[in-house]
Amino acid sequence: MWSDASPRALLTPIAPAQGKTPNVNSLLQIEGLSKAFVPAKPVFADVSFTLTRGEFVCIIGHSGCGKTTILNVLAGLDTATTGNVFMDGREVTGPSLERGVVFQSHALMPWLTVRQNIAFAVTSRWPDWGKAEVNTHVEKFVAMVGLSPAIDKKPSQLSGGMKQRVGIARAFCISPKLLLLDEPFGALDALTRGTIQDELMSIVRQTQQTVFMITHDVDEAILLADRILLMSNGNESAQGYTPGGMAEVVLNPLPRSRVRANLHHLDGYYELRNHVVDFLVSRAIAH
Ligand SMILES: Nc1ncnc2c1ncn2[C@@H]1O[C@H](COP(=O)(O)OP(=O)(O)OP(=O)(O)O)[C@@H](O)[C@H]1O
Repeated sequence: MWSDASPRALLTPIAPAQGKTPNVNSLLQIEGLSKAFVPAKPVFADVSFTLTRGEFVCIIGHSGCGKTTILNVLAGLDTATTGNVFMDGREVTGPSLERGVVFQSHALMPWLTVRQNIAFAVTSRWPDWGKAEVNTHVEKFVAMVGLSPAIDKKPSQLSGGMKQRVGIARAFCISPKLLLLDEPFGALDALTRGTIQDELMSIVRQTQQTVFMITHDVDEAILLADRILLMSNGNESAQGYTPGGMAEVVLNPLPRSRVRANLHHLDGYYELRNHVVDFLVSRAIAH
């Protein structure tokens, strides 16, 4: 049906991916990733997937399966125990302004205004730009997320939704090749969440941005993602420990022009939703 990969054999021993040839057709290539905070008990193992330029990919899985750990490795903020990440054919070995990250907590500098928070990112990316050029760029991205009236306010004067919008503008304004979103709307009420989802979708369509996003919300994934990665949790059983991993990759068959309001009227929506929910309810534990 939608899967482009059958469930992986999660007990397969993980070989280091050294010497593998990067695939030049994909923006990001992840090969044989595992992470063990406790030796011999990797949280996940044998995680491999690719991100194509302009693709929006969501990853879903129960708490603790390792989604944030994977995102941190892609961002270059953490290292994998085994495996490799290539971006544009070059191995990711540390953080870079080529990858913008939006965290669940907005991570803004509280002593700076919205304008100054975003200008900080712009001047890090383009240190040669003059003040006026930086300011024009900042104002463009603040307008894009609908925050122009609050541009000279500090984070303490903003609502949670407004702070997340600043985080999104800050990540987009450096024109990253890849945007990494760690449950950016998790703490927002349903109405604000819906509005910002719409804004994000419209910016992504305008900029053709490649996005990797963690979410716990099945409808959010169906609305935003071209593909949904389903992750299983590691499992301790009588037979021993089985690490979690990439259990299934689901292609979203709904038209890309979908909008939140009519999602449930689209052919295939309930089938897709039931498939993902069924995974989370009954198949999300590695075995
Ligand atoms: N620095 C660390 N040291 C030790 N264990 C860690 C560390 N970071 C994460 N873990 C463990 O690794 C596992 C995966 O954590 P991670 O945050 O990646 O999961 P997650 O799928 O993003 O969870 P959630 O959905 O709750 O955010 C968890 O069991 C967590 O306790």
